[in-house]
Amino acid sequence: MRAHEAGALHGQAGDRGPAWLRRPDDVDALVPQLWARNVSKVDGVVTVAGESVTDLAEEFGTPLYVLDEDDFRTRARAFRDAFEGCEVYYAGKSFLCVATARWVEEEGLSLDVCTGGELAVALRAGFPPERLALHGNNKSVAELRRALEAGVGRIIVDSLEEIDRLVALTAETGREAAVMVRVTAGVEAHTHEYISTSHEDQKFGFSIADGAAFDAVSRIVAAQRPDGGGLRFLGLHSHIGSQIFVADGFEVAARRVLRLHARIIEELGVVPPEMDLGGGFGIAYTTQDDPRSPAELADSLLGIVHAECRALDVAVPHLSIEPGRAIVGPTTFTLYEVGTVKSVGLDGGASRRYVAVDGGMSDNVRPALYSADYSCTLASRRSEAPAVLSRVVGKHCESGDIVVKDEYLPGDVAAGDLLAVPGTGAYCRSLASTYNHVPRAAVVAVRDGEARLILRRETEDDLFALDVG
Ligand SMILES: Cc1ncc(COP(=O)(O)O)c(C=O)c1O
Ligand SMILES: N[C@@H](CCCC[NH3+])C(=O)O
Repeated sequence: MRAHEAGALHGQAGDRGPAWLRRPDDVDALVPQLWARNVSKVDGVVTVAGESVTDLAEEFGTPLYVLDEDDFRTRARAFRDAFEGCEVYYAGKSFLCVATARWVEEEGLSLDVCTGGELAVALRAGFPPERLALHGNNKSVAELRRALEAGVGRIIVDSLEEIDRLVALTAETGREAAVMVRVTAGVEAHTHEYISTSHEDQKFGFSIADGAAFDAVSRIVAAQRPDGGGLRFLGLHSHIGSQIFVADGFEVAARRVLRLHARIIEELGVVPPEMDLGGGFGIAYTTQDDPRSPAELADSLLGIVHAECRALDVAVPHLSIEPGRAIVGPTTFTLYEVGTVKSVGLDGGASRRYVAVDGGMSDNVRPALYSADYSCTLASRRSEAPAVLSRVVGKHCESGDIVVKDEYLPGDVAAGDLLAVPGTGAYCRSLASTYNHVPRAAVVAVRDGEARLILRRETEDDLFALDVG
């Protein structure tokens, strides 16, 4: 992620805006790498899999998350095929509902859930429990009990308390718990601090450097019962962060995790059969982002692991990965209706054009939370008007309620126009709030010319249902 400071304002002579913006004379075109595969413009109108956004807005209202189902399935399959022989867990935190859980199942992937709520959605979708992994840095006894009773395939242990809870629960229920141990490799991932998860000073996992990871594994191995039951140690788990483009963080982490893996074999006399390298693969939000394909990622990750296993003289464990954003992120765009357009005078005679839409930080908090950059396009008509550098903002009572910080839009954009923001499939609906009592937006999946509601829009009655005062 890049935190850009855009100095380019409407009215400043010769200013072409930040480097990631399209040329102002090219403003009508879609930049293919930012959009789902079945999205195009027909006479200026954005269409997805044969459905126009004008029809979608009329039928489902705005703001609306529009998901290209075929693109989701294709990306899921691409990971499955590229990582053949490994397990691919879709990270449900990026976006999970019954429909997406079913697509993941049908495409042959497994599923990572990180709370009792996500587990409940997966079970409701009929997802095979043995293909579920339960994450979380503070799993409650109730969440662990439910996972054991449902027959969840693996639990990724994140604290000593959790080990004790599992020892007690397995004894009480007579069920076995297959566990991995989440470790922190001490890697500074090249991403925003808040979505970096493997440096030393943060809440996830057990540190390799200070010995906590080895101690946690020792405790689990000591708790294994020769007759089965109790805890069964599957291996180590490492996840270094999210929206990462460069391989060096994965490389350093894989080396450190594999060294610990080798130490476990040598000192504890057990061969962990598996290893999970987590997710975190970056996607394109602007033209400056240059993501790797699943095949390139597989090449580099598997190459690192195989080389390191050779060097350590250990067998390659059965590997798994957990991509979320890279599967669902690019499949979705958010459709908004413009409500107001305002030109604000700035020092030096320049002005900034604010285009306000009918959603904002309640449907995409990522710009406010991580200074995340997005792009957008006029979606409902063609325009020949000269482009104007614009800031797209939401309707919330916060000045940080920015949807797209800088984008060229036709100068005649006005109330009633539709705007589409691509790349909103991951961590937008899943992080959505009802701030200012704005009901959460609907998600519609489009496939072969048919639009299907997969999450309905929240209503005022839904909001009132909680207010028991
Ligand atoms: C343990 C774990 N696995 C997988 C993911 C998915 O990450 P991403 O959506 O960036 O692929 C996350 C989120 O960062 C995570 O914490
Ligand atoms: N919510 C973050 C990703 C968090 C990943 C989960 N550990 C984002 O939007 O980028």
